[in-house]
Amino acid sequence: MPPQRKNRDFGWLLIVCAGLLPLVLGILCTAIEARHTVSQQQISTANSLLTQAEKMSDNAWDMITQLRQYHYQPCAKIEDQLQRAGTLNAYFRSVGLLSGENISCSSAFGLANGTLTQMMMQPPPITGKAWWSISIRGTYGVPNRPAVVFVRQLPDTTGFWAVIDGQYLMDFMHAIGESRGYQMSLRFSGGAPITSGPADIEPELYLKSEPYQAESSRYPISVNVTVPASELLKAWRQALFIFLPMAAIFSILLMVLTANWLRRRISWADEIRRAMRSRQFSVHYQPVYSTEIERCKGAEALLRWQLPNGEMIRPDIFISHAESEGIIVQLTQHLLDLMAEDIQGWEVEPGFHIGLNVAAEHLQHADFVQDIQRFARRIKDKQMVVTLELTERSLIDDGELVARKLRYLQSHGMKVAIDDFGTGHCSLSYLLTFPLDYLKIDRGFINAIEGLEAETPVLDAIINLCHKLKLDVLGEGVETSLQYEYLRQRGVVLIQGYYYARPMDNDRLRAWLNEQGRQPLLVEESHEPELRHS
Ligand SMILES: Nc1nc2c(ncn2[C@@H]2O[C@H](COP(=O)(O)O[C@H]3[C@@H](O)[C@H](n4cnc5c(=O)[nH]c(N)nc54)O[C@@H]3COP(=O)(O)O)[C@@H](O)[C@H]2O)c(=O)[nH]1
Repeated sequence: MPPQRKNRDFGWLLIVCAGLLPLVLGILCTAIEARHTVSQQQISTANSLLTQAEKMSDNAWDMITQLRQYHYQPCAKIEDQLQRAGTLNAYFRSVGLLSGENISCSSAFGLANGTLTQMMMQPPPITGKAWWSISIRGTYGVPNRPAVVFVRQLPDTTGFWAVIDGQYLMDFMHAIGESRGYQMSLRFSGGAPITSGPADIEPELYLKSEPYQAESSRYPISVNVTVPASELLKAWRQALFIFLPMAAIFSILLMVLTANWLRRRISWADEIRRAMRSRQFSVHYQPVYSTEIERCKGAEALLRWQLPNGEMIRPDIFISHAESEGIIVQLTQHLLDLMAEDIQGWEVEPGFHIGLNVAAEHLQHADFVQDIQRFARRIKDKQMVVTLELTERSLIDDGELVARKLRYLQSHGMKVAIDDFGTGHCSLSYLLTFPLDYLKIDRGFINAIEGLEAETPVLDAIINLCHKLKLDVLGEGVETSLQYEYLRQRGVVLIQGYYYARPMDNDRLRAWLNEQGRQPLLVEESHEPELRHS
């Protein structure tokens, strides 16, 4: 499958993924949000129920405290007051007095003969405490409705009791949760549950209902609230209803942006291919001056792209697109063809250097050595030295293999230079990995020169490093006589920059080489930064 076709298929997949991303994220986020909302409701319902149960317990214990006024009094005398207390106060089913296990007086039955066990229809719990309460399934008088019994026993085995009707709690539960299908249960001291809601909650596969349990810090009350999956689904639907239109807009926007980005990505590679076919590329050459031989020692080839309408595309832009879209190898092969054609018309002395930039991808490409050798064969009669300039824009993965290729080319008379030294992230590791002949100092360091005597520590350190490593050093972007003089005084013999010559097309270069190229550079004494040689 051709690479372009592969790109397109991958592009459709990318557009679909971009469209699905907001939708999938939205569905996930709304599901999380729905679960959070429902669990907040669950907690708040459980807390309300607990507060209500605590309030009723407060009432019951207050009632028991009030009953102390009837202590040791005959039932016949207090019966009426007990009856009033048990009926006029909210929540109560009955209240009364105890004598040992027996009920000595009751607001419901007066002087009854029954026992506490008979009234509760179960034996009282063995707590060892003087104050206790428990939820029960029913009482002797109302056996089918749950209740809560509160008992206060005195050391002399007498005591007081109050029974709260469970119906109040069930009504409260009904009011706060039954309409939403909540299943609620409440227990005092682990006694019989007082429940509300459906008996069983259907287990759902994807939206499992989690029961929530809360305990009172003041009384032995525990509350359990379970939310049905249908509530979760309802909350999720509501969140989706708000979110989905937004997600759809995002989805469309992202798809359009991705498609646009892909179109531009694909079109850069396509445009470069088309431009190569229709010969829109040409090469400009920037001369390099040698302070040793005092004339032009070589030139760097710089690619130029002019559209049919005359507009120029900046090299840093199309080179980086060619690199990122995997077409830099083809473009450099095209550059080599154009250079070979141009050089046929040059009149240069043997040993003239011709430099070209080589991208990391090309260095690692299987055709690299062959491409350079083919170019060298085509310009063989000019006896030039081909200089390969390595940049750090993209990383070289297999440094050892590239180093072997470079050593091989060096053994055939070619030179290797590291370009823009000091600007990338692996300048120093390049020094160790690759067999270098030259080092080109980036113009950023040259720009920092302020005076002949003023120190430029990083630049000085780079120059010293080159001298120590016995590497030839070239100063790039030299624009002023001051920069030129500074570098010359510190032993930088190769100078490239607007101060000596700007990049020029092939025709201008040929004329330039025959005139200025053979002459020494006339350096202005004043070292004025604005003065230019050409
Ligand atoms: N892989 C390839 N990279 C290439 C090729 N052709 C160019 N390039 C790289 O593109 C970047 C921009 O290049 P360009 O716009 O051509 O700029 C070069 C010079 O014009 C500029 N320069 C030279 N002297 C001066 C100066 O005195 N002042 C100043 N402001 N600019 C100056 O520097 C660029 C040369 O840089 P370098 O290559 O680092 O020597 C640039 O990174 C090119 O490398 C190509 O065919 N292949």
